[in-house]
Amino acid sequence: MPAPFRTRRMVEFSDTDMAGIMHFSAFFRFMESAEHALLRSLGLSVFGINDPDGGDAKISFPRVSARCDFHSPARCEDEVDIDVVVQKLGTTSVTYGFHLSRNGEELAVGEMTSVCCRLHDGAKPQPIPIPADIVALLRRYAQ
Ligand SMILES: CC(C)(COP(=O)(O)OP(=O)(O)OC[C@H]1O[C@@H](n2cnc3c(N)ncnc32)[C@H](O)[C@@H]1OP(=O)(O)O)[C@@H](O)C(=O)NCCC(=O)NCCSC(=O)c1cc(O)c2ccccc2c1O
Repeated sequence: MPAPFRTRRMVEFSDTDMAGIMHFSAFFRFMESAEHALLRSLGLSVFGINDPDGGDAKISFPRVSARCDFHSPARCEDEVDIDVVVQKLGTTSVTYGFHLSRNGEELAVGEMTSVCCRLHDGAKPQPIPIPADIVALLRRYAQ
């Protein structure tokens, strides 16, 4: 099984709440930035993937689902390891799995699903099959 993509991020003061622990919304930001780092590591960008059919439209990956289970609190200046895997590659969708830990201790487990869409100005995104070259890259982290 391929190793997950791993990145690390420190918990900032602004990530915490009045109880001194990382706020639940910050876990979603950590997962999102880890996904973006995975995409960059594959030579992809969150901005402006060109339409494989040509034309001016851009390809984007809006999220249709995001969830997280919180197992142990993180605190300001903790270093959090974020492991990302591709849990499912569908026709138009990709589901990432996230495991957040501190020195090997599990903090949270999450999941996000994005859908490959063609964007037209002002119109609802149109789901399209994930381009084959992007599928091939994402398979490196497929479980
Ligand atoms: C995105 C939509 C246009 C999809 O339209 P629709 O729902 O009609 O599509 P389908 O029913 O055909 O489903 C497509 C595909 O998704 C799977 N799926 C659908 N719902 C779920 C679910 N709840 N959980 C898991 N999977 C689901 C379904 O099985 C299909 O998969 P296949 O692989 O079988 O094809 C429409 O839903 C829409 O417009 N939704 C609103 C999107 C939105 O506003 N999201 C919130 C903001 S997006 C965002 O925050 C964001 C963050 C980033 O970090 C980005 C990074 C890079 C690019 C973009 C980003 C971004 O937009």
